[in-house]
Amino acid sequence: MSEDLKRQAAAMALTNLRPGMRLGLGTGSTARHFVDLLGEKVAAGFDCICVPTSEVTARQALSLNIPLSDLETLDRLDLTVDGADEIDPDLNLIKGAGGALLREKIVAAASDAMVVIADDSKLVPALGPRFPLPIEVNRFGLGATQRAVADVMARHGAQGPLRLRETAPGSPYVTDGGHLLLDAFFGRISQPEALSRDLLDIAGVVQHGLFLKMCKTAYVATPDGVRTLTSGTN
Ligand SMILES: O=C(CO)[C@H](O)[C@H](O)COP(=O)(O)O
Repeated sequence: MSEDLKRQAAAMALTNLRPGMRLGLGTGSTARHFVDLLGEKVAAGFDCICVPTSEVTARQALSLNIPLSDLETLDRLDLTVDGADEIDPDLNLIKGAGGALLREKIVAAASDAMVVIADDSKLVPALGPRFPLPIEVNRFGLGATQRAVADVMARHGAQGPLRLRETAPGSPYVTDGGHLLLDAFFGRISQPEALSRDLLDIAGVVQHGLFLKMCKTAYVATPDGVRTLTSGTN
């Protein structure tokens, strides 16, 4: 059921595509459906050039003969299509459960528009209650960075723990950029902009998974059909 909803949201995002577009390709199980569907269009002759947000997405796109490029060759992208872990009514997002938040944010920031695709389990009244906030950090000085992040969490009234993401006990998850991820359980995040600034002020923090004012349109699949949400109108 859920895979079916994700695919419906992904299919809706195809309506944004025009020949010759420069596209950012997101990461995760919902974005994977979009890349599959784009692959079918490319096989049928659709012209586009794409920048993937992870090595996993790059491999999938290459297997489907989707033409790939990078942000050295292309100065801007027309559109990025990506998933999200939480979506608030203003279409602010938490992203990064799939570990690709840094490249996802770089690609989204280089795009004229960001469209998010998701099933309705991702809708929240305010960011924070369901998913921890992923924070990508440099390996060097991990202890100091963790203490500084814990201080910021305390100042922002975090209700849960701070954990180093691991693939197995004792084996940290390593991002495509060679960094580590901290998962910070906040509960409801009441001041996302201030939290974003406070986290980016920490020297060891590379980036975090708050995507604020970046997404203008979200296609959210429900059992009753796909809803189109637009920022500023929900
Ligand atoms: O941010 C992400 C990866 O870093 C994903 O977009 C997010 O985790 C949603 O994934 P899924 O579609 O599998 O629920």
